[in-house]
Amino acid sequence: MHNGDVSVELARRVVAALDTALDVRITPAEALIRPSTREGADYQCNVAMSLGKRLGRPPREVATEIVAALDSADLVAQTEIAGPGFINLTLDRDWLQHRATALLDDARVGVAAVEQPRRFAIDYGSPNVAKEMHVGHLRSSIIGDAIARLLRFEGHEVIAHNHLGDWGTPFGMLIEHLIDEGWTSDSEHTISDLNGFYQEARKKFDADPEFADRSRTRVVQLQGGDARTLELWQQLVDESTRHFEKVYQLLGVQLRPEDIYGESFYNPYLNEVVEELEAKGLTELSDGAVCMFPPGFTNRDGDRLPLIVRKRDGGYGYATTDLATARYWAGERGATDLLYVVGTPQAQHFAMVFAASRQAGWLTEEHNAQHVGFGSILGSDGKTIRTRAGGSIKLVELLNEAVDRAASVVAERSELDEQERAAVARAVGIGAIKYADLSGDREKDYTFDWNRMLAMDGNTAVYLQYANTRILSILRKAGEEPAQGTPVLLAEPAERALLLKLLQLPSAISATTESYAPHKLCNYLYETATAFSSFYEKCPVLAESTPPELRRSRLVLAKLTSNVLTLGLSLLGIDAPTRL
Ligand SMILES: NC(=[NH2+])NCCC[C@H](N)C(=O)O
Repeated sequence: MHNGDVSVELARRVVAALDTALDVRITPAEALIRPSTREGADYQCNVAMSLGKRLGRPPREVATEIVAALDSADLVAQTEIAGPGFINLTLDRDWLQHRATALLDDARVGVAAVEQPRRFAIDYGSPNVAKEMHVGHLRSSIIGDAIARLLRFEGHEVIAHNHLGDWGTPFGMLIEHLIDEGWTSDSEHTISDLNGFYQEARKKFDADPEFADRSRTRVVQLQGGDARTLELWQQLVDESTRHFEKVYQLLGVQLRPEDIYGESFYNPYLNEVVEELEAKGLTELSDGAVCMFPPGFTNRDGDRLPLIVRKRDGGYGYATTDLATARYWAGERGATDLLYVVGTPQAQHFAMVFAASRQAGWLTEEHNAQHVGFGSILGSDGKTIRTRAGGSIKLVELLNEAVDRAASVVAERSELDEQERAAVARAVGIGAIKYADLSGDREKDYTFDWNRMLAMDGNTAVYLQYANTRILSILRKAGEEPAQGTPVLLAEPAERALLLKLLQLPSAISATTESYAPHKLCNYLYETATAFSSFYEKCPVLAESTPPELRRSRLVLAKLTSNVLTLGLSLLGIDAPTRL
């Protein structure tokens, strides 16, 4: 099977031509192969411009030599040099037709697995115990889950770790409040409102010095490993975890309880972390705190910024724990790639943690550490989305509302029975929330808008889901599934345009994972669905007047489109129902 898509193949040929004709070595990416915007051409190669500059020669001349040396008669039918030195490439129709036929039996729809799999450790989800998840955690779960699915599909090893906020000073007051509420380590209780519970504890802590004292003692007991304290703490963790599980399940996010590596998990490592940094001479005392000053981080006045590794009171904070995560995942678990899917406000924190971990030698040149940041979700007032009461919106309520709204959208159009409709409403409602989150540049804020995310046309999940069910219904009406080996015939430009789009799935996926940017796959899927819609308008499939071999060929294109849409949506974590 061909590895990658047409542009990859073309790039390979250009690389070879440059090597033989001009004695120049470039990477396939540097060949700058792009889909063409020119009528008649399928792709263009833009390498001659940059190369001309590099070699001090007219780009058109370079282009002419590349074309002369190009060994591509099997897949390129026509080349043309245009403008300052663009090389326009028209693919061979037979070659395209054979590719389409071959694609039909390929469950991966042309996407080859990577040759050198890496080991990714991805931190995502990461809510806090005894608090409701907020929309930041929603975004982290959705984006992290899509990235994990995509990387796994590419053949990488992916370890998800959920950095649960389950440790630190607030647990003193939370446990004391638990005791006041009559909890014992073996009683069965539930907290119906996590935020309420947290706020009550906080209120008492601020108002009642005796309670505050007890809380502080309790923190010391927790950190000292007192058995009864740990049992109560565990109850809080379990209670919250059950709540988070519910959200993950509703969302269809693949985080499991065994993926939890909360802050407490790193507690046993924190001493070693600090000792090692001290032994390596990387720390300084500043105001009684042990700090690192990774190079390149200063405030506006030019003062160096500290990364506090041990507080003045001897305690450890958020930064120490994250240093421990880098050391643990790279060192003990052999991860080559460390991704942290966390909101952009924490960008500096992660940049400093990575720099410090490189100084410590925990991260080396072999390691790729990335903060995969994201913006916030805004309400119609342009502010971070909140409920009317001012607290964060309850996620479970939001998700249930999405399903309810989807149910009414679906009810308008559907011939499904009640039970099917419920499943479809879930796929459409949850899909809408996820797709709205994934389809924009993740670093930007976006406005939460029910009408837009549930619109039947436009770049939405339901548009793609509906396009797919429409194709499946054409296939059902045809009464035949396209058989393996069915010849594909490209008669109309719309057929060719659709097939070219379908063949671009591999590069859409690699562009997406290269920059951890799910919106690139979303855009690709949307373009694919619109290419199908133009095709379907211009190329009748089931009409009497369509000759049988053309009908069969068009059914193959339809089936391939459905395969691309279904696979693409599943890689985003979105279900594609077979009927709507
Ligand atoms: N390794 C990390 N720091 N992961 C992100 C943790 C997010 C943190 N629990 C929060 O709610 O903001």
